Amino acid sequence: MTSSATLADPWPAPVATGPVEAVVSLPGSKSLTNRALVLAALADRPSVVRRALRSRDTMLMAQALTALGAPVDTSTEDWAVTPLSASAGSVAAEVDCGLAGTVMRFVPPVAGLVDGTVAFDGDPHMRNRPVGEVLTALTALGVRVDDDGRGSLPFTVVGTGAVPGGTVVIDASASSQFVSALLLAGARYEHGVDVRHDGKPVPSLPHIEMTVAMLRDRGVVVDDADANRWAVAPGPVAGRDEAIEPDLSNAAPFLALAAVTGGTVTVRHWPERTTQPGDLLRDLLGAMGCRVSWTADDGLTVAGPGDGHRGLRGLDVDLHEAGELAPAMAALCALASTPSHLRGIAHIRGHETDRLAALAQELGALGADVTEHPDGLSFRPARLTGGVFHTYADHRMAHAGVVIGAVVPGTLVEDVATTSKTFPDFASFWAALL
Ligand SMILES: O=C(O)C1=C[C@@H](OP(=O)(O)O)[C@@H](O)[C@H](O)C1
Ligand SMILES: C=C(OP(=O)(O)O)C(=O)O
Repeated sequence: MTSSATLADPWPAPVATGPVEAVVSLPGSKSLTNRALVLAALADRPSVVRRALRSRDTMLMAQALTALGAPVDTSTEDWAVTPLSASAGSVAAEVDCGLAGTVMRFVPPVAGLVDGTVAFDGDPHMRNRPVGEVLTALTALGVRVDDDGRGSLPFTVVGTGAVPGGTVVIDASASSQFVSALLLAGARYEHGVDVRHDGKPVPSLPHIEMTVAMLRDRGVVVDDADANRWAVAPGPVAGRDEAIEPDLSNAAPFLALAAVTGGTVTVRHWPERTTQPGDLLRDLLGAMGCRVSWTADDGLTVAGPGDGHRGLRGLDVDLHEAGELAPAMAALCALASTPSHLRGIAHIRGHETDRLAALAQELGALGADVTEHPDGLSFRPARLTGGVFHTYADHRMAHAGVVIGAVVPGTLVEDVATTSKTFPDFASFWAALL
C-alpha cells in the first residue's frame, strides 16, 4: 500500500494491465457530512453524524463549529455534535476555510448567531473564490460583517447571538452554495429567511434540493414552490442521528476506471434515490456506451465497453447541475473515440481552481484535442501521451489525472495528495485497484 506520507511527487499514475474488476466501498459524502454538521450545530439537542467523511473539508468544518461553540467529537467513526448554546458566553474565534467552499459559505451565517467575533481566512486560492453575495446578504439580514469591500476572504463576522433575518435578493449564478448557506441557518433567524435569486441560472440545483431535504428531515418548513425562491420559516431544527451516504461525486474516477479499461467496477451502498448530483453518473456513463446496473444488495455497477476507452462514445451534455463531475468526465471525453462537448459550466472557473482553464491546459499538454469555451470544453478524438499532469491544489484535477494515467503510460500526477480534501488516502486506495 502507498501511504500519503511516502507518495512520490509527481506521482506515477498506476497503469491498468487489463480490464479493472473491482468492488469498492467509498467514504462518505462531503456535501452531506458538512450539511449534517452545520444543522447539528444549530439543532435543539445533540446529534450523531454516522459514517461521517473524515477528510480535510469535513475536519475544517468540525473545527470551525467547535470554535464557534458547537463541539464536534471526531474521535470515532460516528461524530457526536453538541449544539451551540445561548449560555456559552462570548467567543473570539478564527475559522480556517482551507479550500472548502462549504466552510467559507455555510459557516458565516452560523457565526451571526454566535455572540462574538469570528475571523475567516483560508488557503491562498480561497481568497479568489466568490463569497461576496453571502456577505452582502448577511448584512441585509442584520449581521455585521467586516471586510475590505472586495467580497472575499479574509473577513470577520461580528455576531450578537441573534439575527433578525427576512427577505434578501442575491445573484447565485456563481455558486449554489450561496443559497444553501442562507437556508441552512435561516430557521434560527427571528423572521426566518426568504432568499430570491436574480441573475443567470443557479448552478448545481441538486445541491440546493439536498439542503432543502435535510432541513425538512429536521422539521424545518421550507417553501420552494416557486423557481428561484426559497423561504425558510423560523423555528427549531431537530437534532438527528443520521448515516451519511457514500460520496457519489467521488465515485466518478472509480466508475471511469471501468469505462476506460473495459472492466467492471461496483460501488457498494449506492442509494436507490438521493439528492447527490453524482447519481447523474448513471446516465452520463450509459450515454458513453457503458453498461450501468443497480441493485439494492450490490450497489451501482458500471461495465466499460469491450475495447475500453477506444469503444467510448463522446458526450454532448450540459453539466450545469453537476459541475463537480466535469473533471472526471473531461478525462473520459479526452479518451473517447468520437467528439464531445461539455457545456453550461462557466461557474466551475470559480471552483478549487479555474477548472476549464486547468483541464484544457493539462489534457492538452498530454495531446488531447481540447478547446476551451467560455462555458465549457469540447474534445475531438486524439492519441494521448504521458507527461506531468498538474493539479492546482484541486482534488478533482487529480481524479482526472489518474483516470488518464490508467491507460496512458508515463502520466505523472503532481500533488496527488491534494485529494485529501474529500478522500482520505485516495492514492493508495486507487493503486490497490490496478
Ligand atoms: O453545496 C455543496 O455541497 C456543493 C455545491 C456545488 O457548488 P457550486 O454550486 O459552487 O458548483 C458543488 O460543486 C460543490 O462541490 C458542493
Ligand atoms: C467545488 C467543489 O468543492 P467546494 O465544496 O470547495 O466548492 C468540489 O468538491 O468539486
